[in-house]
Amino acid sequence: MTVLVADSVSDAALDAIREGGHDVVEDPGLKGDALVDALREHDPAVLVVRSTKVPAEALDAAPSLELVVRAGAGVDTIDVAGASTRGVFVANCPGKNAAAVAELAFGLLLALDRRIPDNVIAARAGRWDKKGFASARGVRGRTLGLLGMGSIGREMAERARAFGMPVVAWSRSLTDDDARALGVTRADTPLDVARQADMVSVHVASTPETRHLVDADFLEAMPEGAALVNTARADVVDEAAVARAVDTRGLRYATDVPAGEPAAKQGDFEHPLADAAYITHHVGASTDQATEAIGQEAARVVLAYAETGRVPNSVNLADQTAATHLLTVRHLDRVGVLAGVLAVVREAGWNVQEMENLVFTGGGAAVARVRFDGAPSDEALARIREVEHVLNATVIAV
Ligand SMILES: NC(=O)c1ccc[n+]([C@@H]2O[C@H](COP(=O)([O-])OP(=O)(O)OC[C@H]3O[C@@H](n4cnc5c(N)ncnc54)[C@H](O)[C@@H]3O)[C@@H](O)[C@H]2O)c1
Ligand SMILES: O=C(O)[C@H](O)COP(=O)(O)O
Repeated sequence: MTVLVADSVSDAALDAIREGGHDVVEDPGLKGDALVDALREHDPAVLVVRSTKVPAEALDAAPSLELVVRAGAGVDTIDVAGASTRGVFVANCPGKNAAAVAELAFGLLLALDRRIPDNVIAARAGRWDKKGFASARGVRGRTLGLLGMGSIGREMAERARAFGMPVVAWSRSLTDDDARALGVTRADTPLDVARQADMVSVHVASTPETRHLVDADFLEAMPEGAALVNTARADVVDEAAVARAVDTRGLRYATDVPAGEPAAKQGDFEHPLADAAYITHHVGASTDQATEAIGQEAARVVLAYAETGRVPNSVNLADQTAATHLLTVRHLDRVGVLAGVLAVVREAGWNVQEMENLVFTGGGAAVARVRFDGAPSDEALARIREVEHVLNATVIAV
């Protein structure tokens, strides 16, 4: 299998994939047209990326492409819907960089409270200002608000405990039991978080539903002088509203994912909040520990797919198909039996949603399970039972 790796992943990951007998083409600088050209040239079965964008055009460039692995968490950079329509799997490495991101997010919260970057900048500029930097609110006893209690949100809650910060959290699927187990107070809405928290950290995925989750109303509901940290994605926060809240309500803001983040790893950077906010360079996941963990998981996904055809961490396989019925066919393990069964399935108008065939050890028999949607009929079932080498067939509703 050819595996094109278009971003920096750990050497150990590349070695593991090579040791699995696969050809690895590594070119960490591939972006835009260069990525499309490389996909066309190498026609890989697997593409491994970090934040590099994978649009429909890239998916179309490699006819043999079967799997895109996001060596990270967020898949908003990949045309997942486009991959689905092309029958291409997309998988990520959930949770493997969560501790690293939480470490940065907490660093930014503390930096906002104590103005650490400004302290440093002043000292570097030859200015001593103990008087100017001598006031800070402190974080112990202050309420931390969390939006999103996935892997990173949970890591944040753990760290908040160590800093003596009560946590109020909103997450779309957070239950009271989950909240109790995590030692956080569950909020019904994001606005409830805004109202109760002194500092808020954002950890939801970027989706159409989470766009501008932090908007003018949210910022208005936060107390004066509150702090906000965004290590999720730029579009989750309305940056124009943030700029106004910085001016009018003393909001303190830090982001690792500024709007207009350059695709290139180095180059010029301009941002309207560059002076008023603390902006880091999308490095939340960039610790050695996270890089190792992500690399290991990305390699595991590639190798598992190559060896089993199954995709760990797939983000575009239907959790639940439209199947309404399960057809179970016990049959002798002979050539052509399944073709005979499927011919009847097709004529009956049953749409196959899931299918597997398991062979019994030593017995020469097998069992096929076909989940389908369509109206089952006794007549079709009777015809399946008559297919040569079929031992038995049943249909149940699922
Ligand atoms: N700055 C960085 O370097 C960095 C690193 C890793 C992840 N991230 C970002 O952080 C995000 C969270 O990472 P994670 O590891 O916690 O992921 P996760 O999948 O464990 O958690 C995602 C969270 O987003 C919420 N969510 C997803 N879709 C939603 C929707 N439609 N409406 C409301 N909530 C929704 C989930 O409920 C969950 O709380 C990633 O999606 C990524 O964008 C950034
Ligand atoms: O979603 C993620 O995992 C992060 O945004 C990390 O991005 P990176 O792989 O470019 O560091």
